[in-house]
Amino acid sequence: MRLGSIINGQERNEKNRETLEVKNPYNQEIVAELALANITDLDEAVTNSFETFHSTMKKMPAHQRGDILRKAADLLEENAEDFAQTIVLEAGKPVKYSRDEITRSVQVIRFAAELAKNITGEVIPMDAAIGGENRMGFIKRIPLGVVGAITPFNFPLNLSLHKIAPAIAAGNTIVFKPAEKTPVSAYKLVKLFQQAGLPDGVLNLLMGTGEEVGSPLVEHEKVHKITFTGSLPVGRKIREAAGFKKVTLELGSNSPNIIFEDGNIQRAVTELVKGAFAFSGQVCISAQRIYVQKSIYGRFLEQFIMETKALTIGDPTKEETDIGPMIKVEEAERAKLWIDDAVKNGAKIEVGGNRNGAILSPTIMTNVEHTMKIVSEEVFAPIVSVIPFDNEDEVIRVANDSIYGLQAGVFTKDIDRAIRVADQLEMGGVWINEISTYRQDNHPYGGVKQSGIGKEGIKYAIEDMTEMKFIGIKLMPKE
Ligand SMILES: NC(=O)c1ccc[n+]([C@@H]2O[C@H](COP(=O)([O-])OP(=O)(O)OC[C@H]3O[C@@H](n4cnc5c(N)ncnc54)[C@H](O)[C@@H]3O)[C@@H](O)[C@H]2O)c1
Ligand SMILES: O=C[C@H](O)CS(=O)(=O)O
Repeated sequence: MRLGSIINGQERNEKNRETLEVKNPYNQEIVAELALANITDLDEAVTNSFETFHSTMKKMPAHQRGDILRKAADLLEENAEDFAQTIVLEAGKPVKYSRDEITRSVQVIRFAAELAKNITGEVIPMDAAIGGENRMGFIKRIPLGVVGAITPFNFPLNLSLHKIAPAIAAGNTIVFKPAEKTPVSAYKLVKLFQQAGLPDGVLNLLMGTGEEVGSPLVEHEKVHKITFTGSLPVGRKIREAAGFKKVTLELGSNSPNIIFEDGNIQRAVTELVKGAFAFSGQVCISAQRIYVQKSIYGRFLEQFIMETKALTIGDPTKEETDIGPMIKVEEAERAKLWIDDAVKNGAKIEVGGNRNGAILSPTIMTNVEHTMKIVSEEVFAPIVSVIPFDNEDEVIRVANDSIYGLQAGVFTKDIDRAIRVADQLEMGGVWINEISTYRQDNHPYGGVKQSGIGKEGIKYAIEDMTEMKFIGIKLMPKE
């Protein structure tokens, strides 16, 4: 399969283009060959999106945008299994998790379809100001223009849709630069939107690397907003290069989960096994740090180890597989080095710690220090640290001891304590009696500190993808 960029409805995959192979992370088989975009394609894609915004999208009524989105959701639902298998092959994501991603993606488009028809403004009480009598003022929300969407490999469909669907709902055009590691689902998605009736040029696709295509997209003067999901180092570069453009950054984290002695231990264990190891920990809100109150630490750890040992490791195409490969062998090697480094400094491997090619076995670490990389940096691998704590004040302090702040989980039956702790955690979101890794696609989602800027969650992405326009009227007296 040879895939090219799609600009104004036309695919660019001529034979003389530079190419990049997309390999199955599990068996290294070639999944696709990418015909890469160059700087001329980038400029043409942005210019075409800019023109399409003015010629087409600005005039498209909300009901039509809603209908296209609704059709796209139906098409995705009809083709769910094909998309799931695509993600298994390009990302190595176990098939049950790939299917979950498609189910969520369909919902994301449906949320956007509903919201497309409900983008409302506000009436301002103009007479609240002295001299404001006989004036009327209201706010309309208007689209921005061209949105540059840059996405990561780990949820190649759902996180792309968290940008594309609200952008269409709001009436923008999009230049979409998916992760070069997982571009096949992105290609199929753009084709699906064509089939759903989205006019050419509204969603242009650029196949290429971050350096060659992502970076010039961020700098292009006809792009009005960059919405990026990915790593902190790239997020930093984008923030610096974006100039006056609006920017949404959804970055990494080392999410904490806090289990108080009165929490439901069994539920916490079962959910945290999933939350720490699903997709080999390559989830931005993966449970990386688990703080357990000392009185229940031994019981929690024993149960956690037992359920982790029961995970099935191997071929991501198999229904029973829980843990497949990481995205690249180099990533598994990097994670293993971080484990070795922690062990050298006194940490203990309770279970796991073995690498076989791109597969790293689910690893539980204890005796860790906050200075170790497996605790303080985003590990983005199936590695979790279980850390005892004495009391509420201490655990809030250590949980907040991070450059990140995306989501946290707190387990307790004491509602007063739950709210007290939630209030003090420096996070974009806190779940009570739920793990940090749980995300519902309609709640505001996005980090504080170096986990990011801005929020997604369709409604909130639409807010960030529209501009307020104030219109005032001076009412004239009857002549
Ligand atoms: N907060 C969230 O919602 C969220 C969700 C998923 C993933 N993530 C984060 O994403 C990271 C993993 O994904 P990844 O490895 O694909 O991330 P990455 O930062 O390496 O790449 C993400 C995208 O950025 C592009 N890119 C790379 N360099 C660029 C540059 N200089 N300019 C513009 N674009 C550039 C890449 O080609 C890719 O499309 C983790 O850090 C994870 O926490 C965050
Ligand atoms: O990887 C981070 C993602 O935001 C997780 S999810 O797709 O939103 O659940």
